[in-house]
Order: sequence, then structure tokens, then C-alpha cells
Amino acid sequence: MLRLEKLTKTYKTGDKALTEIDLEVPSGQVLALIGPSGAGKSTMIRCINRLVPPTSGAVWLDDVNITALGSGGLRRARREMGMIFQEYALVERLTVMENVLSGRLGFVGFWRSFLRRYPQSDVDEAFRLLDRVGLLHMADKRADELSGGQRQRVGICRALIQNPKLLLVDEPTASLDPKTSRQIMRLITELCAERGLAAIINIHDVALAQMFVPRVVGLRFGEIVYDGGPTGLTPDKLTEIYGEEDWEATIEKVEDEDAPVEAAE
Ligand SMILES: Nc1ncnc2c1ncn2[C@@H]1O[C@H](COP(=O)(O)OP(=O)(O)OP(=O)(O)O)[C@@H](O)[C@H]1O
Repeated sequence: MLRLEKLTKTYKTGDKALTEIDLEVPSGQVLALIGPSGAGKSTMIRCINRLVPPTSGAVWLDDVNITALGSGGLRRARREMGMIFQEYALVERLTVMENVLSGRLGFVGFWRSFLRRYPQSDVDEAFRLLDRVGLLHMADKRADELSGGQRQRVGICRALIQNPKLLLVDEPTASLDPKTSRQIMRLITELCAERGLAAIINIHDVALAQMFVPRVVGLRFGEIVYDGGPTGLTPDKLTEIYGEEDWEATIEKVEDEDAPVEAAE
């Protein structure tokens, strides 16, 4: 469904963020992208929907070469790719409902979007999504009244109301506490399973990735150095991805901390 072919990005500064990345993601598959700071994870996610223009190579979404599209084609292609951000990117002074509906802006005409008048079917779907993520009772609250976890749920609804084929998720839990992080990862992976949605989740926390996704891709210096299941991430592999660190201890520590909280949920 998604195919990256020799995807390369060199920034104007000369920083080589991605080097000839080849990757295929079948429809419905959720994968986590891990790697140390500066490995190229955010760049890869942003090159897929061309928020960052790739230097060379191609991104195919089904039979559409995203890298070759003009502005109209790109606008249409971006509807197929929902994005979820670390900092939620909500409009603070708008309500939860308005923020969710803003995910439909790429679909409604100019005047409707200018006046923020959405078709009833969009409003109904927004209510359904808010109900699904447990925020129905907050539909009329302003975004700036929400907790971090609630904001991210709104960000998830805003991406899903596009009805995308693919979710691009950039550090969804980086601003959240451990328990909320697990809830958000669970929600994202459950929603993907319910909707047959593929997702690429850039995530710092290896233990969290291992808990929730069937495939992990490890990046280092802009190249893929691991592509496999979560159990294949041995301390040796993690050291290869991240450099020298005692990964065994890190992972055990996280799992121990998790056990009682998980049971209490
Ligand atoms: N706008 C930019 N201009 C120049 N260089 C950039 C830019 N954005 C990223 N880079 C460089 O590209 C490389 C990859 O950065 P990127 O942010 O994709 O990595 P990352 O794996 O997402 O890191 P982190 O986990 O810290 O967010 C780094 O060397 C970074 O300094």
C-alpha cells in the first residue's frame, strides 16, 4: 500500500537525514519507527506526505507517486494520510468539536471552510469519533481546557475524520506521562485494527513500541538497521540501533514499573 523507494533527504544545511530508504507497508499494518535523536524518523514521516520535500527517491501510496504530484494532486493525496502530532497542533480557542471537524477542511469547499460550515454527515461522524475516544461529553469545551491525553484524543479524531488509508504519527506520547502514553498507544492501535488502517508511529519509547505494534523499524544515521518483530529487539540489536547503552536494564525497568499500573487500568 505504501512503498518508499530509495527515499533520500539532504537538508540545505548539508545534513543527510535519510539515505536511500526502501520500505513497504501493507494496508492495515501498524509499525513503529525507532532510533536515536537525529536518526531521521521525523524527516521520514514528513517526507511521506511532503511536509518536507524529499531530495530523491519516490513515495508510492497505492498506485500514486506522491513525490511526482502537483499541488492539486498533493492536496487530494494528503486526504488519504492522516497526521497526528506530538504537540497535538489544536487550535486552542476553538472547541473540541471544531478542532475535530477541522480535519474535514481539505474536503469542503472554500466558503464552507471559511465559514466553518460542515455537512451534517461530518458533524455526525465527529460525534461518533468523540464517543469512541471517550470525549463526547467534552465536545463543547475549548481545546485549551483539556489535559494532554485529552488533546491527543482530539488530535486522533481530527486525523480519523479524514477517513485516511494511512496514519502518520509523530511522537504521539512525547508530552504525556507513562500511563496516559500507554492509553494513547492502545487507542491508536485499536482504532487502526477497527478501521483496517495502516500507521507509521515515530516513537522514542522502545518498550512502548514493543508492547503495542507487530513490526518495528529501527533507523540509525538515516538508514534502516532493523526491520522485524518486537521480540527481535535484543539488547545487542538495540545497542546497534542506539549506540552503547544498557538496554536490557532499561527495558526490564520499564516493564516492572508498568505491571501494577497496567493491572489497575
Ligand atoms: N529543518 C532542518 N534543517 C536542517 N537539518 C535538519 C532539519 N530537520 C532535521 N534536520 C537534521 O536531519 C537529521 C534527522 O533529523 P530528524 O528530526 O528527522 O531526526 P529524528 O530521528 O526525528 O530525531 P528526534 O528523535 O530528535 O526528533 C538530523 O541530523 C537533523 O539535525
